[in-house]
Amino acid sequence: MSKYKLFLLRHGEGAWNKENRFCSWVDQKLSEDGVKEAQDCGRLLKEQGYKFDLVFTSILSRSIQTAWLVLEAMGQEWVPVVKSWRLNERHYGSLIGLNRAEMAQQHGEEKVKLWRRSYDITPPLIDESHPYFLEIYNDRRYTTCDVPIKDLPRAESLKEVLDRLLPYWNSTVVPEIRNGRTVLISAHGNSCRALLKYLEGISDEDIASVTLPTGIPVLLELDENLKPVKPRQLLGDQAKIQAAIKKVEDQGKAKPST
Ligand SMILES: O=C(O)[C@@H](CO)OP(=O)(O)O
Repeated sequence: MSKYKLFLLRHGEGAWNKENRFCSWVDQKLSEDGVKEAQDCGRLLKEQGYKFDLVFTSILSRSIQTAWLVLEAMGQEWVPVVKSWRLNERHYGSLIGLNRAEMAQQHGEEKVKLWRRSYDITPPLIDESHPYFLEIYNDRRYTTCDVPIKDLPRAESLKEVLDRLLPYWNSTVVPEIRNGRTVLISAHGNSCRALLKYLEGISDEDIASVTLPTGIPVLLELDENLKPVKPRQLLGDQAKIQAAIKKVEDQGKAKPST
């Protein structure tokens, strides 16, 4: 029997989603379309009568901005928002800033698919020579983490995302859900995929074909052991959702499909 409802949300489109560049830990704001997606998401959740008690976000602006816009559209601005680096997007290492289609031309689509969607392949590490290294590691927000900056990741597989996310899930999110709070996690494509893999028990192979579109709320109904009692529901117009998923998948093609 369904006891708890949990909502996962990949932030609205960011500027680099549009430019097809790996964004990861670079702090991009939402694009105009991304703002609209977040507002539409909030309106949909309001129409369907959902009420949140607590929102968790990463410490990247696009997930926080999405949470604010959703709460504003729902008229629930007062709901507390709690932030942690442990919900950040997967660290894409030296791929950060690169264009996915160009990478597919240089390295092949299969390689890009492995980098993007495999469970345990870690992309090449970022180092000091990378154009975004200082922007990331000199950012004051990373002095607030529960690990020293020198121990923060330099690249992560999806497995490594789950490894840093699970302790936070267990220590901080789970007790709130068990206390009966309806929680929204406003995070990123890959931090949400990692959590879905864990909650739904998706295999290492099958997680490669799970893609989340931007700005679409995912509803999970959980039993008393926080196990899903039915398949995840992506809320909204299903044809539009399928088109949005395909758009994300196609980002890894060498040439845009016509
Ligand atoms: O750019 C990124 O960090 C992520 C999505 O936000 O990219 P991908 O979809 O390729 O995992």
